[in-house]
Amino acid sequence: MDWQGFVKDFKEMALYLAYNTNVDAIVYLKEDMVQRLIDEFGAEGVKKRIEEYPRQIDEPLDFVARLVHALKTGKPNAVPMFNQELNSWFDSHFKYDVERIGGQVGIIANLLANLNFKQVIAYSPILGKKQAEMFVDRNNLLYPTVEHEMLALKKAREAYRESDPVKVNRIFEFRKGMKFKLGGDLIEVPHSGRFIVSSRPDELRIETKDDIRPFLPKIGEMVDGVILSGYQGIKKFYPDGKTADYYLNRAKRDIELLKRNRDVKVHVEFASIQDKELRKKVVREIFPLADSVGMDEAEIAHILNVIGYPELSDRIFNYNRIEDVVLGGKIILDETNLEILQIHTIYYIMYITRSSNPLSEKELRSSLELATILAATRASLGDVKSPQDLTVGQKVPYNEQGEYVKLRFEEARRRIRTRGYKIVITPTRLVKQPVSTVGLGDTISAGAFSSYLALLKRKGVY
Ligand SMILES: Nc1ncnc2c1ncn2[C@@H]1O[C@H](COP(=O)(O)OP(=O)(O)O)[C@@H](O)[C@H]1O
Ligand SMILES: O=P(O)(O)OC[C@H]1O[C@](O)(CO)[C@@H](O)[C@@H]1O
Ligand SMILES: [Mg+2]
Repeated sequence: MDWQGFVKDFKEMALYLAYNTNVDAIVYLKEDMVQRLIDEFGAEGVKKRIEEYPRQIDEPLDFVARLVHALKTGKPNAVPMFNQELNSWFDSHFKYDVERIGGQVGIIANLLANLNFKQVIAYSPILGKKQAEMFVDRNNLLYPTVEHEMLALKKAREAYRESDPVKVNRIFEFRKGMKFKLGGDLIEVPHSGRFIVSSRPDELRIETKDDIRPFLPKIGEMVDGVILSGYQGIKKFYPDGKTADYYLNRAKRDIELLKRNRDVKVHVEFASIQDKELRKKVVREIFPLADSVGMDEAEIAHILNVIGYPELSDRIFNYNRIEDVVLGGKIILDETNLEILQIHTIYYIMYITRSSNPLSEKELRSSLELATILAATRASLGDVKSPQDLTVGQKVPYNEQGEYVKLRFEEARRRIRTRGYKIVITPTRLVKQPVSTVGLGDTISAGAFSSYLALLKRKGVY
């Protein structure tokens, strides 16, 4: 795999990222910690709350129920917490093992800057000091500000505002094979992954502030691509009477502004949105303005559930069959008129695009290859600090289901209608003892989208 070729291309590329960055306070869960939580709240109470399936964490039992549910299924998930009074409960129950930069913007900014991109412009409407100082110390990592009515790109680490709050998410990393008892049932965690308690502080607004907005057309011209995420942080209501629609309309306008002077390609990184109405709106209103979207296996099921395909959604969630993911992917691509859709799952990564896509299947596979090497590097080392680190990821073998996955994929291609589409997969390079798993999907998507753009540029079609 010629990842060196991509790294060379990246040196000439600039990307703009918005909107979310936060601190990830990570807890590496141990069996006894889970057991203690269940014993504290009682197995029956936990089971009952799992059935009720709270979509936000308003009290500790909501957390325990959703965590145990995530452990049972082994699926990645994130649940919002609006009530800041719960912070003290969490802090008295857990010691955080590490604090790292989080949020799609935070994770992707550091990754791309360390891969020596020409320029990475990272925007987040709030940027406290502690937050800014989690950005890597690189001159190619910039934050947009306005000085003398002109756009001024400042080194991201130095662009903080003292008074801005710092948003802390709690991340619970769990590992395959962990066992615990829920009443009479012995549960074994089927896959490694993470459960996120996403804090939603009162001050949080997902938007481009009015000072920067007029410069979005210029930024769109300056960069080779845009990665947007964070829509999951939009709330239904705000104290000043504004609603989700207000911020969604602004978000739509942001994309139009970025594309105004030049049709710059926009990737949206999807994340778990518990509120079904908001989820549907993001899919129906934001996706059609994007060129590319990335998501994980739980998220494709969540999306299909709200756009009218609940049975297919359940099948993907429960059986994770590759042909169902292909079917679901085709539906999302067509209904939201995307150029390309990328789905990352524990065993494989997939691109679905139209047969008219200028890239060949081989080229598309090489883009996914780069993505899985990046993820394997991050999983092995904790961070990708330089392009040379990729030699580590390249040595990680494909997962043991890799050959089976390829076979099932070829079978699916024969069985379902794929004429009119180009669909490619690559097995993941799964690291057995990952440093952490949070952010591996963001890493995959950033690598896939950037290398996709690099290939289009090489061909002279972008
Ligand atoms: N141990 C591992 N080694 C390499 N890649 C992994 C490992 N665990 C997970 N991955 C990859 O990371 C992806 C996680 O994506 P996602 O759920 O979107 O995470 P996040 O949103 O936290 O970035 C999985 O789909 C898989 O492809
Ligand atoms: O929804 P939020 O609060 O912006 O958080 C996004 C979460 O997703 C991640 O970016 C991983 O994809 C975490 O680092 C972060 O905690
Ligand atoms: Mg993700």
